[in-house]
Amino acid sequence: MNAPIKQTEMRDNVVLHVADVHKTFGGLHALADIDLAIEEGKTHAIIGPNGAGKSTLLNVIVGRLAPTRGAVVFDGKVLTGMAPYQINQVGIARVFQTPEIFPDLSVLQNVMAPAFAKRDGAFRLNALTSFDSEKAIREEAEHLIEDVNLTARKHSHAGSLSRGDKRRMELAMCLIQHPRLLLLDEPTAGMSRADTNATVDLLKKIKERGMTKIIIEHDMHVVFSLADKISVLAQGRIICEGLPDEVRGDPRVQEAYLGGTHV
Ligand SMILES: Nc1ncnc2c1ncn2[C@@H]1O[C@H](COP(=O)(O)OP(=O)(O)OP(=O)(O)O)[C@@H](O)[C@H]1O
Repeated sequence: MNAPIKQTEMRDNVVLHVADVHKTFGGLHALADIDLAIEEGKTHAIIGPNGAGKSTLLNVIVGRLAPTRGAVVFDGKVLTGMAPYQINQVGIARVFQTPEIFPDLSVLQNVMAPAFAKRDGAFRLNALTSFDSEKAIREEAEHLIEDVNLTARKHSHAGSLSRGDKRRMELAMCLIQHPRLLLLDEPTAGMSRADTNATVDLLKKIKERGMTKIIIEHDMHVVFSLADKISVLAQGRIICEGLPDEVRGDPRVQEAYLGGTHV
């Protein structure tokens, strides 16, 4: 059942609408009354305490979960009901909390694979035989691997990387797709402070290139370094939304965190 999109959200610069989305698991309301408008070229952070519904929201956007009610609309297309790979093909890429990689392939092959998938419509293993001849894709993959600081591990099996390195590799796998919207679920989880800072710098660079991003993050240093706008979720509802300074000073946000992480 798709809800009508509110007129107030129908602005030209809005690339993604989440319209009146609800998600229940049995009797649990994981998401309720969610309305979000993500503007082109901006970084929109979604924050909130553990169990607030952040990952559920991201999973609804990328088609891994069907909303109980409501719709997600990207660039005028209704995504609700589409398979995750179809949503990926319309220009949405995502980095999840648990990296999705090919552990037996090298870092370089992992970063090249999504470019083949985009070109050929689906990832086929026989595409691997053409890895060496695909100079342009290889060169771009090598640049991205440098950007995410993994050049020294380029020929290592991806399965042997640390969790933080896998996440940076997965970021490169997303960037090679040139997505219009990049979804990042805790992109710096499991990273050292130095790697976190390097990832923040990289994400700032991507922002300068105009890529729209939704970021879920617990590290407030990362959130306030990157976000243009912040929505705060608590118990499945958006309790506050605005510019970083507005959200930082909102007593409802402090209350939601119950003295845990201060924003
Ligand atoms: N597949 C599922 N089945 C049943 N309940 C679920 C399922 N997925 C999530 N939930 C519940 O929905 C609520 C929201 O979970 P979600 O993982 O979206 O929160 P979150 O804000 O991402 O939390 P965290 O910051 O800890 O990752 C929680 O109460 C969680 O237990």
